[in-house]
Amino acid sequence: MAAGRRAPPEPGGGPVLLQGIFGAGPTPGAAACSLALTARELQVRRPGGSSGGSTGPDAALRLADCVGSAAFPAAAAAACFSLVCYPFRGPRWGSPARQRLERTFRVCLGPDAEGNLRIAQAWSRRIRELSVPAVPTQDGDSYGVLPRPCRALVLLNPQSGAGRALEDFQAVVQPMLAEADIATTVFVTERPHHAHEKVRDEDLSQWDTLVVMAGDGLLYEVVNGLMERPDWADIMKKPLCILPGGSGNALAASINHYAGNDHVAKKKLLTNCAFILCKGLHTQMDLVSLSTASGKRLFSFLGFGWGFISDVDIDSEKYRRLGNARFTLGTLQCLAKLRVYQGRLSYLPADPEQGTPPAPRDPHAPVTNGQAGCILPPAGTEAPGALPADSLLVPLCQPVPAHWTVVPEEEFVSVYAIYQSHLGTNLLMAPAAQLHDGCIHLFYLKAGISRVALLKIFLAMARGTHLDLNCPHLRYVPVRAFRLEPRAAAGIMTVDGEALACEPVQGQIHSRLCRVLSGS
Ligand SMILES: Nc1ncnc2c1ncn2[C@@H]1O[C@H](COP(=O)(O)OP(=O)(O)OP(=O)(O)O)[C@@H](O)[C@H]1O
Repeated sequence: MAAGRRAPPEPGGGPVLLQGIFGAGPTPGAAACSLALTARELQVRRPGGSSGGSTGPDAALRLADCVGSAAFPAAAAAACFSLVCYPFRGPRWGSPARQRLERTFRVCLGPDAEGNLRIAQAWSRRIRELSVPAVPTQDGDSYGVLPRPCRALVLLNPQSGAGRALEDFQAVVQPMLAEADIATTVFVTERPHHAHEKVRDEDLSQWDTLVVMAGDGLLYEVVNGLMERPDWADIMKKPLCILPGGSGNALAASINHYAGNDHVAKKKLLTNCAFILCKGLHTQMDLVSLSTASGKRLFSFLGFGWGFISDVDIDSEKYRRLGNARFTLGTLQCLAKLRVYQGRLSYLPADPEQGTPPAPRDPHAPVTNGQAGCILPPAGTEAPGALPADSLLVPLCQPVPAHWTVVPEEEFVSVYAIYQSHLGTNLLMAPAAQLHDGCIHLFYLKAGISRVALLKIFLAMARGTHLDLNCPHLRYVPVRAFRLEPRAAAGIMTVDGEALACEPVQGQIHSRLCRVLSGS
């Protein structure tokens, strides 16, 4: 199995598309090697190489690991072509990481400099073409690939996490993007809401992708800024990309997980996510529309919470400089002062078998968009630019529809509705979640759980095995919509890790509402 991936790679080889004998390096005296390019790899054989009489190459560079290739003239009428790959390399202990590997080959087939350069360019062009990721076909037309050359607007929060986002971007990400022919314009945020205003108000047509180098909070700003534009439906087709610069980095960890990569953090996670951007494959992502009793409508890509988990998230903000360790410290502090929250939780199960059978629908009943008391126009008659209708919700002032499930208990330690696999770099909360599974993964912890049981759940969540504990206080149900009505304005609510005033909230999934760079 290739280091760094949970899934085994496909075998290389296949028919040879190009072959030739070139210098194994840019300098004139480099030993000659024989190259064979197949659809999946560049195979290198050296005379007297380790493959000896066997048919296998001495080295094979997987094009799935390749981010770029260039051709250029060299001394003495020669030309060169090079390729840059980021294969996984494993330390003896710990998780393997993608590491840069550049190989250059010298073309000197005669005294004609232009002829040599043409050959080098032909190899380089073919390597670039074959390095474009294959678009998965099992899921209709939901996938796309960024164009080359590509123009990216990078929204970067210098205060995210431990405050190293700008340095890390310049040291780790920018060189990789240059190799992949992705030109960047970096917008450094100066205050909260800065990115929100930027993407809401500006012409974004010159960018092929919007990259967020920050924590999940900045991406939340960007998503909601984009959804406030009159052209939101078009602009949401522009792929978004998350590069982990924050402390939680839940979406980055989820995308790394969906790509089949081993669990990693910090620079290794950043390199994996930058590699995903370099390859350019993007797909659709679900968003959840949240409506509050005070009339706010918010769009969320990660999760909504109330109680313990949200308390940890917000209480640990002051330890932001510790990076991900802030959550461990916050968990221990919140465990010490464990609280119970009272309210009513209702949901529409994703699997109708799990709920009460749907009540016959009144054909004359008004359709609502979930904002308190707001009634939607009939489908198809919405004003241009109108936001997507919350067709599963009724106004918060009305009882939930009869086919919803109302949780009998009304005392909770925590309620968390997540739509990605990871709640943080080290918390695999919803192992079954996918980018567009049309599902909200609803977890709730009933009052009465002991501190020890709660700690065990969080420790097991590092491996995603918390449900295997069969804790009677922990419930999990995949849903399409939910409503939470706190009995008092007690406790912190969070959306995508950002604090929200505590009030009645409901939300529903909107399938495939935006696009995101992803490795699979
Ligand atoms: N220049 C800035 N100074 C202070 N705050 C900012 C600035 N730019 C953005 N913010 C705000 O900082 C908040 C947190 O940002 P972000 O999500 O990037 O980092 P984080 O909270 O450390 O990461 P995570 O969400 O992964 O825990 C956001 O609410 C954002 O509005």
